[in-house]
Amino acid sequence: MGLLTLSFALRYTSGRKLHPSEPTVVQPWIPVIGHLLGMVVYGGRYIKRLGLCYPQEPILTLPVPGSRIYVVTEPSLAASVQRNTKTLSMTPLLPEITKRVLGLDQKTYHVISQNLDPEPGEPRGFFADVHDLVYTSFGPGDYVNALSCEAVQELCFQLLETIDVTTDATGSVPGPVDLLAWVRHMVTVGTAKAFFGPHNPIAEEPDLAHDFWAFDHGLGGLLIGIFPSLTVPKAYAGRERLTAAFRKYLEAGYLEEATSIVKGRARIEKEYGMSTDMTARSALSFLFAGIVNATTTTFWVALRIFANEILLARVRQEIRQALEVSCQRSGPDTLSITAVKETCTTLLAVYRECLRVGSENFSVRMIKEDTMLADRYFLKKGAVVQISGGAIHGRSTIWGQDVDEFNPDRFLRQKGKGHGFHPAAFRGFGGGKTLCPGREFATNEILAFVAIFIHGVDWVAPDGGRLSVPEKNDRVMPVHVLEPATAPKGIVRPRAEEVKMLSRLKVVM
Ligand code: HEM
Repeated sequence: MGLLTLSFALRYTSGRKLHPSEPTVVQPWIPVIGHLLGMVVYGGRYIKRLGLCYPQEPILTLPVPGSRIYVVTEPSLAASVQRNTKTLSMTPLLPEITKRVLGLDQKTYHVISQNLDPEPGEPRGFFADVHDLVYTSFGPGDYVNALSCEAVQELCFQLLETIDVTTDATGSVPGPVDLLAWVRHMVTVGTAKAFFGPHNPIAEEPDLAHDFWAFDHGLGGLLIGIFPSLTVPKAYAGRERLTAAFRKYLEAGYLEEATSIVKGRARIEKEYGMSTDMTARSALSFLFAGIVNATTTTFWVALRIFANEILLARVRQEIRQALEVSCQRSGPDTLSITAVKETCTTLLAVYRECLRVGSENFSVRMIKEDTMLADRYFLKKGAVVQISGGAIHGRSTIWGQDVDEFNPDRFLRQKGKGHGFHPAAFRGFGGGKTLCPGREFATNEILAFVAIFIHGVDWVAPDGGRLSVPEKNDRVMPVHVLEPATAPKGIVRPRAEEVKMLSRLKVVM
């Protein structure tokens, strides 16, 4: 009886608004800890479903022990969060997150915690300097164009090498392979080389690729940070082995072979007095940003196309056209990334739809001062507000009644009208000050590489028929594009004539 009374009392107190304009409070079934428990058990799916249960509410208040989480589920309010950079900022959360995930020492934690959101004229801090470097370097222009061409050329090379290693004397690949692992290998090895040069740690020690993915899959546990060496041993050990390999790379002077953005980050770390070990840990975070989303997105785009005969025919026709245009503009055996982006409209629509369906990321901001969002919703200082990509991507009022279907044509229909959706409705790359700086590069890399490998190989089901598309695994924290719940197996069949052509291919902008 006492427990019941306590439970009612807790529900009542945690369900009360802190201010008359605080967004609608959603009480959990289990008082106080219910929402946290929901997130631990159901991952990103929990917040997404909660958001979709309240279609009339653009923002919700979730009481959690000692604080609130505000969840934005509507694009125009998401845009307000993004505009409100003075009082809503991701940066105050970064020192603790990076310390836990990368294993930074106390001295580095102290250094990176200074001057987090400097106003013009105020002393600048580490994150502000790195942010500026990354966003200016990755803006559209010569650097990104050259880096994109290098990366795609490298991926084409990886594809040819993989085909060479896996095909038998008859030119076919013997058994079914794990298709996600197949893509992962190429994108991991190719991207590591494009960013960190030929002597990058993964090229030197190929087994580190496994450590990289173990690190990725244990990210949530590292972030929780309770005895990570015991609770997520594979991720922890993987991170430490990768760090040791990056230390060796730095000590050997191989940084000289890296792309300028990687060198620039290391230069800033030196200016802030970071040790080689800390610079190695930071390099791992950049490798992570460059690989994980690109890999999983490449996989989904290819799978969606190979799983649908009509899409495959349309996309292959577009790729042939892109190759012709490239040949006219840049000479024989070239593939122009610009031509792919101009000509392969179905491929581009599949890419966007894969991100709509598979990207359920949260853009998170700390509330630095009590804030009246859009002059309407009170947000309490010290709490966090997150824009729920999953809920926004799942709203039928934005995407139509077929919101749960995979339908790339929705992006073709809207062509020429700024896609017809609110600019903040497409959350694939986040938004505002944390909008993914790598999006231009990633789009170039993924579209051109998928074009190359759809041209060069066929993917079929183990029985020789069409592949089917598994469900996504949305019961994890959506730190990147969601992976499939079950790893699909398939047979990779090289297309002999096209592969010959790929071995001569030069990737140009
Ligand atoms: C399809 C591929 C990619 C997708 C879907 C993607 C998506 C995202 C998302 C959702 C965020 C967080 C945005 C937010 O919190 O609002 C992000 C951040 C970031 N991305 Fe990407 N990304 C991709 C590829 C890349 C690549 C190739 C790079 C290159 C290194 C990159 C570098 C970064 C960095 C450095 C950040 C952190 C930005 C910050 O917090 O200031 N991304 N990305």
